[in-house]
Amino acid sequence: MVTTTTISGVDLELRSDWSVGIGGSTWTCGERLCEYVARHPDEFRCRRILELGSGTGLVGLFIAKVVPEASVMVTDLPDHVGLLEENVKRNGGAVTARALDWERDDEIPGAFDIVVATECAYHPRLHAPLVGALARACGPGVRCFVGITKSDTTLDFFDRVISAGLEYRLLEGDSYFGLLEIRRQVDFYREPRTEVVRLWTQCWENRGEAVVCTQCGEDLLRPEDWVEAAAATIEASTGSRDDVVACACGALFCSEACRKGADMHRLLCVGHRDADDPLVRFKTRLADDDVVEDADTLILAAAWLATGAPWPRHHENGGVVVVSAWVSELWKLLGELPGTAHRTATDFGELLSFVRSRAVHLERPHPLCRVCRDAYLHGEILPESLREGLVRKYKPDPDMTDDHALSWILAAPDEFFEPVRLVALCFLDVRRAATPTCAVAWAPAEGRFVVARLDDRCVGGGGGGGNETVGRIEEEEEEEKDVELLLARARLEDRWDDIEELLAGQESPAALYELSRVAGWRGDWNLALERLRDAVERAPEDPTIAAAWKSATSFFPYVLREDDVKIPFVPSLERYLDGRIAVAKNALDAEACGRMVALVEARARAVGWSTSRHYSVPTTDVPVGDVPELLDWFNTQLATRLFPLLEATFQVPAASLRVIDAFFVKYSPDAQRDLPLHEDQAQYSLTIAMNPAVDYEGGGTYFPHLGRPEPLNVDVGGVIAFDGALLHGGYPTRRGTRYILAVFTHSCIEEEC
Ligand SMILES: O=C(O)CCC(=O)C(=O)O
Ligand SMILES: [Fe+2]
Repeated sequence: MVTTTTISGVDLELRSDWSVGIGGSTWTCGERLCEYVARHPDEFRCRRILELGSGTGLVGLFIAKVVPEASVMVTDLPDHVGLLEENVKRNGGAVTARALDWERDDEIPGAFDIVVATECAYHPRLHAPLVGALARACGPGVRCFVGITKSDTTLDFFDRVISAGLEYRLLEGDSYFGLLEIRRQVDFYREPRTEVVRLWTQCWENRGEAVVCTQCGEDLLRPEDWVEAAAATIEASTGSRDDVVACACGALFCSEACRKGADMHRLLCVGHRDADDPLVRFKTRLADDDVVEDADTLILAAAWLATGAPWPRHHENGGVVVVSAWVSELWKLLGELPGTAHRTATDFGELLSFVRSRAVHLERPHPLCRVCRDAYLHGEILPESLREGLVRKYKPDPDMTDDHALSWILAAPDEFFEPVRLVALCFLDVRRAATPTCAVAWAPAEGRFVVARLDDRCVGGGGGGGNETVGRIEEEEEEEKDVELLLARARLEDRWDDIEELLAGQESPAALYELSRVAGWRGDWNLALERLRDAVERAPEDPTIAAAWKSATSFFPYVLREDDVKIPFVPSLERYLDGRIAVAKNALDAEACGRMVALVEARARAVGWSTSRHYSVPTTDVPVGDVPELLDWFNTQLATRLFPLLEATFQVPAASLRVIDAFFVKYSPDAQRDLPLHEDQAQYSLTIAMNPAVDYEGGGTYFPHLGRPEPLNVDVGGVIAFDGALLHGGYPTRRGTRYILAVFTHSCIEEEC
């Protein structure tokens, strides 16, 4: 059947032929791309254009008509070529037709400046071959225009695009269609335009920008021009330099030997660089003063400065242009940091030069990096209620499934998160090395950054650091009066005060349970327990609440039992960092420790290890309360040894001490090898060595503030007691197996206990 199709006033005569399959007809997506071409003919002028999966040839023929200076090749599977040739004859223009099978043909027939493809990603089975063809055709400088129907194309397509070293941005779209521009990742970053400069330092780094070996510092690439270096690095990390070894986080090593030797890198992989890296030094020092949240803001601000982009400006007082508020905020912040007077110049200078080497100009609304997006999708970062809220609010097409809608929201966040533009999810918090810790957005209307904290786990103390900077988001949701969304946002940003306010007076078990958790995060463990008791009284059958209650009450408070304490325990302590760390050798009986390892291993053989305690990294542990004999032994150790030890270390009465949680942890090179830097959610923490040090190499508890490269470690039965707010990590176990008991405690001396 031959029909005349008119798009933007241009007529095409096309025969469609269903007998050759789905490509034998024209689709709305193609018409959308034609409309784009009609509006932007200059982008196609004098270009060599390749169309993939041309079908009837609609898009290619349209371009040839509207932009006669372009040369066009339309391609499709061999059995479509007859139809294509016929349509080329009907419409004329500088168009050739050829067979191109994405799966069979490894070669792209020629060199092209632009690739177009519409309605080619409608089925997951097409994603891999299509992306393969795009990657082959998308050489340096090439732009691909890909039109898709949103309800057909799943997130898998976007993942494959990114995995192929390509990047996408949404050029335009509506509820049904999306027109994407796809290019090599490097090309996207190569073209800074400064009307909106976006920063993506760490995410960028995760994708392979590095110029020196992470371990020995050897120059892998010449860093004079970082864009070139980045381009070359990406080539290197995709295999063309075979002597270079890439870690999954993007760090590069000059050899396998260096990669294997890089314990410090493993320990702090992703968020971490070397211990003497300016970023780590800067943040570690700030962590001392509990101003890490501000450090994130400062680093981002520095990153902005380092890009050399014009400072954001806004108009005030009837048109007087003032330097953006955030710059003055930055200096104010610097001024407020304890001790900044003497450290500002050096630390900030170091930081700036660090960031300068990595900062990236981006002008496009970029998608979330894959790590962040996966974290969203898997509910790690985005709480269920916020997911639901987003889907409810933004679901573009009522026929879409919720998952599908969420994919789109995450694939093209700028479309949905307006008017606050998402800039980057950052991995800048050294305390939680492997997790994105804040989202940074540029709020154009306000002329300032919005920094939102992302998770509420793995952190003790502090919190709420981003509160004052998230006003805009709050305002918007205030208008909505959607308590669930407000709550979700407050949870996302650690705004515990707000959570308490929003839940105040609610008596449901779920609300009481959440209030209990908030009290715990705040360090008010007694209140936490009280609220948990209220929750469990109302809902004794609720499995989560019951488990929390069981865990919270399974550890004994300190009670002197006569037969426990024949000889009072007086530990001999080695102290570090003004008593914030103490090591006690031989505190517990080695043989008993061995028996506990056997018990736990036996249990693990039956029900497996849990891997969910630390959310930033998979850990391998068993809660002490899950193994009755272990719990019994542990409670005795608490009364006779561990509480007295804490009393001696921190001068707090043993009777005031309570256990928040205790876990048996297993480290080995091929499972959980190490634990990134973090703070515990505890006032006082203990790591207890449960097996002989000769059983393994490496291992130990690493404290960056000690200022030495090696960790502290003890032989079986030894204990390291430390201030839970002190930054620390599990040093990599290189051989064998290391077992420890990790114990989190607090003293209720300040509270009524
Ligand atoms: O492996 C270690 O020594 C540290 C363990 C730790 O910090 C934890 O489990 O919270
Ligand atoms: Fe810890």
